[in-house]
Amino acid sequence: MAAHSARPRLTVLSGPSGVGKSTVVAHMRKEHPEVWLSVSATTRRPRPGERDGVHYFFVDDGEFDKLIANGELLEWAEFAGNRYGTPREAVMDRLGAGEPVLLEIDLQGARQIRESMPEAQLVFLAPPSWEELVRRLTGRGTEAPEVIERRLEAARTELAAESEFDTTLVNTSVQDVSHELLALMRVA
Ligand SMILES: Nc1nc2c(ncn2[C@@H]2O[C@H](COP(=O)(O)OP(=O)(O)O)[C@@H](O)[C@H]2O)c(=O)[nH]1
Ligand SMILES: Nc1ncnc2c1ncn2[C@@H]1O[C@H](COP(=O)(O)OP(=O)(O)O)[C@@H](O)[C@H]1O
Repeated sequence: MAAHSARPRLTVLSGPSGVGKSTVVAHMRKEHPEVWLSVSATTRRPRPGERDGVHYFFVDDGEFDKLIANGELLEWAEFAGNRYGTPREAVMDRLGAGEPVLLEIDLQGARQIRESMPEAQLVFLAPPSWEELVRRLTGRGTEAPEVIERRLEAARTELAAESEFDTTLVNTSVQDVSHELLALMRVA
């Protein structure tokens, strides 16, 4: 098989809220800006510092309904009271051009991608321990206590689904995990 066709085309990174997905991806893209990350649409409100079109496309409920109705989302899910979805066209364009594509999405989204694109590789980012996950999510300071509770509830379900993924990476060191992810994507 040629090296090019051996390259995994689509990589999905999932893991509980607060495990460090965004941190790992940001670190990785600093070293390898050519790794293309899909920008999702969400009905969640922007956090301070988050920019529309960069971190997410921030939309209202009506706009999200339209994206679903028009078939514009490759997958979508409701997570902790908000909806999130992957815009289909941009992903398909990149894959069509043979470029590595990364999706950072939740468990429900990962399951949908497994169904619709079985050739995708699913990577689970796990915390070193439950206590450390709680520490990171709380320490980030971006969510109210009741929102943190909802996210920890979802985290229990997500951690229980680890075996559905092709690979698990434990996020002890951001640098190590970032390099492992790059290797899985055959970028470095
Ligand atoms: N299914 C799906 N999940 C998404 C998408 N975009 C983000 N998510 C997931 O939604 C969850 C909440 O994201 P967010 O509110 O940004 O919180 P954070 O990941 O804890 O910083 C995380 O598990 C994300 O990976 C998407 O397009 N589809
Ligand atoms: N390997 C790590 N060690 C210690 N803290 C980390 C590590 N990775 C991420 N963090 C911290 O954990 C918190 C949650 O990380 P974040 O990337 O926002 O998680 P996610 O995107 O999975 O919700 C942040 O405050 C981040 O700085």
